[in-house]
Amino acid sequence: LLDKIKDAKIIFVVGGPGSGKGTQCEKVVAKYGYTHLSSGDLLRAEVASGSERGKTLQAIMQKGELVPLDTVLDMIKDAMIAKVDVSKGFLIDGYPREVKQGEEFEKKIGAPCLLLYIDAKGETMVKRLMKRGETSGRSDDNEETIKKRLDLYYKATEPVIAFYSSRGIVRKIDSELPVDEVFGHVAKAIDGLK
Ligand SMILES: Nc1nc2c(ncn2[C@@H]2O[C@H](COP(=O)(O)OP(=O)(O)OP(=O)(O)O)[C@@H](O)[C@H]2O)c(=O)[nH]1
Ligand SMILES: Nc1ccn([C@@H]2O[C@H](COP(=O)(O)OP(=O)(O)O)[C@@H](O)[C@H]2O)c(=O)n1
Ligand SMILES: [Mg+2]
Repeated sequence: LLDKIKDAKIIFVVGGPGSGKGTQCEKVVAKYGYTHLSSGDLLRAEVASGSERGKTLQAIMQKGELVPLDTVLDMIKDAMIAKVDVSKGFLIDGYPREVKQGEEFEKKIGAPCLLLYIDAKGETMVKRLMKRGETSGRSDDNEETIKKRLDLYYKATEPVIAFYSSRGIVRKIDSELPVDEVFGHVAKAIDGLK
């Protein structure tokens, strides 16, 4: 099974909270048929299941901190295995959050061929998340947790971009533009893959 995953394209989608990763991934699914795996969504599904593990996760996410690395990675791996027969590509959204997450992913699953770096200003991300918070029902879409998620993003996740830049697979996407223009740039990056 892991051999099969190695034949599929793996794309990391990285960007700050509320930068628009999920929005762009949906459009990639519609155009290219890739499988979208949002690490945050997988974690929220576990929380919604009401399991003991979910309760522990909920407390961490509510604080805007990172859950244990193995938890997220196992969830992503299981989800990839479940889809490997029908997938030409995987969008791994919101992962890696720290360099160590990327290193472990590569050890256990495989190497990404592209990292889409969805870039928006801090101010923009906060504004979008406050707006989303009015309807999302996400308990981490509140001012206090948003600030913590943003701080952690700058501290832990931006180094991920530097790490993969040295490999030449990072495409920086300006996410201040209207959604469809942002997608134009995303599509160009994907079309550039052989
Ligand atoms: N104006 C504008 N709004 C956007 C754009 N992309 C996303 N949004 C809005 O910003 C909010 C956050 O977008 P998401 O796609 O959920 O962001 P995300 O990066 O997945 O965020 P997390 O799930 O918190 O990691 C949503 O309410 C979107 O409607 C964009 O390009 N332009
Ligand atoms: N790889 C990941 C992804 C999410 N998470 C946790 O899940 C929360 C929500 O993730 P998300 O990707 O949906 O949202 P943002 O924080 O990017 O807005 C994060 O704040 C973390 O607590 C994690 O610990 N590790
Ligand atoms: Mg998202």
